[in-house]
Amino acid sequence: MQSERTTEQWRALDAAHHLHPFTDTESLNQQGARVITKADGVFLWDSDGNKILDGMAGLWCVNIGYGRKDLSEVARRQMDELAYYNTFFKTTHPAVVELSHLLSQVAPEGFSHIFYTNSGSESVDTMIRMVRRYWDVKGKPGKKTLIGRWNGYHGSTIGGASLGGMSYMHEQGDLPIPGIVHVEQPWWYRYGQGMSPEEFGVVAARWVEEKILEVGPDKVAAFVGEPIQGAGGVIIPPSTYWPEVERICRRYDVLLVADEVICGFGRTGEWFGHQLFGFHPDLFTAAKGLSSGYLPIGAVFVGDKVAQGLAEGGDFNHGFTYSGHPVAAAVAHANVKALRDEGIIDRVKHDTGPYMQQRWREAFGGFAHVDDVRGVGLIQAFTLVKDKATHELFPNWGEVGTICRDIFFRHNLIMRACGDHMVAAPPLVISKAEIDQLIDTAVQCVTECEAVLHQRGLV
Ligand SMILES: Cc1ncc(COP(=O)(O)O)c(CNc2cccc(C(=O)O)c2)c1O
Repeated sequence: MQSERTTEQWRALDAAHHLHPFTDTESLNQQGARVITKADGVFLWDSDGNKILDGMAGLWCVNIGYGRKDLSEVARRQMDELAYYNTFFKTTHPAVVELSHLLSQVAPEGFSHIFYTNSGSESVDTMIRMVRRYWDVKGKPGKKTLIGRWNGYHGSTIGGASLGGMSYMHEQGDLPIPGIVHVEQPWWYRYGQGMSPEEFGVVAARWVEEKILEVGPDKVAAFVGEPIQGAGGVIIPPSTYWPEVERICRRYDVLLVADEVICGFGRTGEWFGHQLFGFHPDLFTAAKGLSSGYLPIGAVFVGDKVAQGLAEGGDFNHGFTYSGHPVAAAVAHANVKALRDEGIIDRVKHDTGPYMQQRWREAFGGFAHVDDVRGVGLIQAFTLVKDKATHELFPNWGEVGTICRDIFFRHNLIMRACGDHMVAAPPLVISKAEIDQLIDTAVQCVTECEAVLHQRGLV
């Protein structure tokens, strides 16, 4: 497939014909896109032959690592056998049946029904329609409003972008749609001053109760949140937050939804992030690690209570041409089976995750402008701050993060700047030696970044 072209030729054609997501096209085309040509394990190679450590597992998704020929072989066989058939009109196929059975086994108790989509965003939109339909069937059609969090991220469809709390997305497309409201995020470093994290966790959870009472419990369908906010910058709530949110949702008969698109399939060391925090959602959404990004597929895990409710309503008029696509389902099955049978998630929980977290804290705890060094499993971050003593952030949020990210880029290490939060989420198969390489390179970059901040008078 890959015709031989020079980097410049790739860039010119890309600039001429390809519109990139979340991109300022003019700005990108002035510098040209980095052309990634191949990948293996935790490494990428670009068209100039640079070897790059992918500290972000693509976009938080390549949990099993790159270059798994067993997955490509599964795709080839399935494509030769049945490249496509739909799951509408009373039909199914072996690949989606086997995947559904496997997922019901790795999911927590009470989740035996899965609905398929093509992405995390489609899973979120599916969930929105499901929770509203559930309350219709239960005779409470007024319960339509969903509550999300500011700085939460739930995708780019109209529903997902509305439920997310990214104002710069709401401004484009007249969002949020009606029936979606937000509460502040449980970001202790920014909002919990004067309180212990545990005290703040309860305070932040009570913001959900205040919103439910403001809207009216008889109008609220669900509260939706990522166990750990990913694209918002790895905001890890205090341990008291989620149990209190669950108590509040049960009190007011509000469905509780976990968006596990990033946290799911081992990222935190548990199969799913809600298990880490000990809460029990009524539904949860998934994508990314479901197939490790090898093919697009998403899912909604529907808890027994909601599944029963939807069933009582007869036809659920929703679905996609590619819902349960046979090749995507077969690859997802092989991926999930390998995550389980190769002990990859267990290793994150008991070995490489604790190792990463110890090294991460040791490495970044001593910098003058790095604070809130945090993480669990193989999702971690720190925040670039103006003054650690007062928790003062930099005035132009994101400016310093971009400086730092670009330094990483030049050192062939991919990490993510979410504002001034610097984030890493490598493939779950990363070795301890590769963790050392990631951290040692990152330390070099942060050292360089602090020097640049001084040179530019930002500190
Ligand atoms: C929690 C969550 N929910 C839904 C989505 C949407 O999934 P799709 O993209 O497959 O529609 C996401 C996606 N998360 C995501 C997607 C793209 C970029 C970044 C970033 O951090 O730069 C994060 C996500 O992180």
